[in-house]
Amino acid sequence: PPLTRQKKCSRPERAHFWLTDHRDDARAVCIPVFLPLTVLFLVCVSRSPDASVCQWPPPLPFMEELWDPLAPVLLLGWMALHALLYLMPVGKVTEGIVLRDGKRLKYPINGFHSLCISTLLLMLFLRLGAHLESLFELFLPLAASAIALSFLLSFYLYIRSFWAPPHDLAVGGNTGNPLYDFFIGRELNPRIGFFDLKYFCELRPGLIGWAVINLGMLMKEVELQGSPSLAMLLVVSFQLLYVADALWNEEAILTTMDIVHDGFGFMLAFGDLAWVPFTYSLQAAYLVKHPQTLSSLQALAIVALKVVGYTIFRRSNSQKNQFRRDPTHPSVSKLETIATATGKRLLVSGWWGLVRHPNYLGDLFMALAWSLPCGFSHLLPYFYVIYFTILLIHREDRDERQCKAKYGLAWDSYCQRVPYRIFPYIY
Ligand SMILES: NC(=O)C1=CN([C@@H]2O[C@H](COP(=O)(O)OP(=O)(O)OC[C@H]3O[C@@H](n4cnc5c(N)ncnc54)[C@H](OP(=O)(O)O)[C@@H]3O)[C@@H](O)[C@H]2O)C=CC1
Ligand SMILES: CC(C)=CCC[C@@H](C)[C@H]1CC=C2C3=C(CC[C@@]21C)[C@@]1(C)CC[C@H](O)C(C)(C)[C@@H]1CC3
Repeated sequence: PPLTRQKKCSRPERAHFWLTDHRDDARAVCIPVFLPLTVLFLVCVSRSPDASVCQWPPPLPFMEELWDPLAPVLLLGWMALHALLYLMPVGKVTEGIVLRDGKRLKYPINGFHSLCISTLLLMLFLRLGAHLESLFELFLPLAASAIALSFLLSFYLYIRSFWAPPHDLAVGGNTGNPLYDFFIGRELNPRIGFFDLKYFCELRPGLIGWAVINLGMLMKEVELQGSPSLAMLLVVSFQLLYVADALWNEEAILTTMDIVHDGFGFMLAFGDLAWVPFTYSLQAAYLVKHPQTLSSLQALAIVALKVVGYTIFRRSNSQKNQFRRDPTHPSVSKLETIATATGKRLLVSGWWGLVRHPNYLGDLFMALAWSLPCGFSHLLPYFYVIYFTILLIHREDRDERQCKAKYGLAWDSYCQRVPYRIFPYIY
């Protein structure tokens, strides 16, 4: 049923593990302060000579290091470019899932085109004499501007949500507690006309921005060392593959939890615009000041891990997407399934018969392959693997609860048939 603004959510609906009881207020204030400070702290650690996350006093930035007038200009220019690319009439337009009012929203599928066009534009700017290596110096002011932008966007989203139609209010972010709702997000699909703010932010400016920052770090390394190191080439190409893959399979995000279930609030706005580009690029930033040498054998082992991870990630995601789109397709029609009371079936063989989240397993292998080229002297390059393991374990738990509520006994049978969640024989 459509939610009203007054509706209070029961505990299971408050699906975020850090915000589940009456201490919500304190936490909803602390997290938006703590996460941006974490980004700035990690960026500073990545460029300090002793890249230890435990050094005392911590290498916190001076105010003047956080501000460079070029940073907000570049950032707003980047956002405007991607907004224009989003609106360009290239690629197909597809429909999302059926909403509570029975309608389906339309989404442009031109993210991969946007990646290609921004690459061409970047090459043009480089030819004209632009210095991408300056991104290394601008890393901190850019991160500060992106954080500021995510706060501004979240305030806008929170205020406009009071004019949203009741059927477009997200289940989790409408508790009546302003701090909590600001953090989780009240409106499910905030749009300005055809322009879908959440869908736009989820993939384009942050994800492509991450790839560009990586390239800037590679060019800075070339400036300092004369040529790119094997470690840097591995990190940058692995992560570029991840970004290109996400944009190539853009349509698949229309069925992810973020788009289908979560409101658009501070958590996603900050996650997409600041967290992803500035913490996911830490390995490349670290390598600029902490060069590593890799033997061919080590490089081969890391490439093998990435290939295995990518294969599991891509194949399992594609298998489920194909099955959900058309269960009669020859690539999935022979797989064993179980029926549920909703009419939908669950896969119990193929990738989804190995563990209940094979896509998370593959993603974690890839995450490790991005960190290993940075060696073992510091914890910082492993920040992503650690954070990501926590994120995916929490996400898996949240998804399990939703599936249990959706499929009931059929979900219990699936869990009996496939007892492990992410890691076979471990978890
Ligand atoms: N790099 C990053 O920062 C992040 C990456 N990711 C990646 O995003 C990708 C998408 O993840 P996410 O959105 O969390 O969830 P999933 O793609 O794993 O989707 C979960 C949904 O799949 C369906 N499902 C579950 N089991 C089965 C089954 N046996 N048969 C058929 N359908 C099933 C259910 O939905 P239903 O039945 O309703 O179809 C369930 O709710 C993952 O690869 C993940 O690793 C995610 C978060 C962050
Ligand atoms: C700490 C904090 C602020 C967390 C917020 C979480 C977000 C950073 C992530 C939630 C889900 C995400 C997804 C991707 C990026 C990170 C966020 C936004 C994703 C776009 C990465 C590329 C993948 O191929 C993907 C498209 C499957 C994925 C979707 C989920």
